[in-house]
Amino acid sequence: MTASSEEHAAGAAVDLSGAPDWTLFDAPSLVGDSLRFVSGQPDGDRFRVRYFRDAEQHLHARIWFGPETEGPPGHAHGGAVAAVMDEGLGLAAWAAGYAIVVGNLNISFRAMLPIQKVVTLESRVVSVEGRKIMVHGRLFCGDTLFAEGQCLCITIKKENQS
Ligand SMILES: CCCCCCCCCCCCCCCC(=O)SCCNC(=O)CCNC(=O)[C@H](O)C(C)(C)COP(=O)(O)OP(=O)(O)OC[C@H]1O[C@@H](n2cnc3c(N)ncnc32)[C@H](O)[C@@H]1OP(=O)(O)O
Repeated sequence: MTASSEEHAAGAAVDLSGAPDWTLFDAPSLVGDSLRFVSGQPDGDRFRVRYFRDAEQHLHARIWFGPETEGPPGHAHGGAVAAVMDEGLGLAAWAAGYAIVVGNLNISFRAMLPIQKVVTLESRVVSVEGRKIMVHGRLFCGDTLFAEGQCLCITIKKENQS
């Protein structure tokens, strides 16, 4: 099989570089080790993730879905896609200055996502009403939309913050 330029064998280097106007976002310095489930193995066979901000401070990510994210043969498990959306959209609210947990995450799976492929997660904080922060996101590569999500984040009550 001939691999396209966006497909990578497990263990091989993966190009997670961002768009020209993006700057690298240091997620651990903001939220510590809280992102281990998705981002904890930058050289592993599950996810490899790199976060960025664009010029308007919106959070985005390049994500490689490794062989350990497989669900349907050759494609990512829906839960793997959901985990990426949960982390990425929740982190977008943190990056915008809100200490939150995710209260509701609504995902539409639009196309099967081939594993061992680098895709992009784009996010936008679309509204802030009291403790409710709504973040929208889409996971895509080129013209192919794999998933889109609406994530309701709720700021953590002071007494629950540690
Ligand atoms: C721990 C601190 C250290 C953190 C250290 C760093 C962490 C760094 C993370 C980095 C990035 C994150 C990435 C992963 C993000 C996750 O995965 S978080 C884990 C998954 N989420 C959870 O476990 C959340 C579980 N749920 C809860 O804890 C509670 O239900 C909540 C969400 C905190 C809300 O409870 P509450 O504080 O008692 O608030 P409550 O009064 O019920 O609701 C407040 C408002 O939100 C609305 N609301 C609440 N839930 C919902 C819902 N599901 N649907 C619709 N509306 C809702 C209510 O209707 C209410 O609206 P208003 O009446 O004010 O208009």
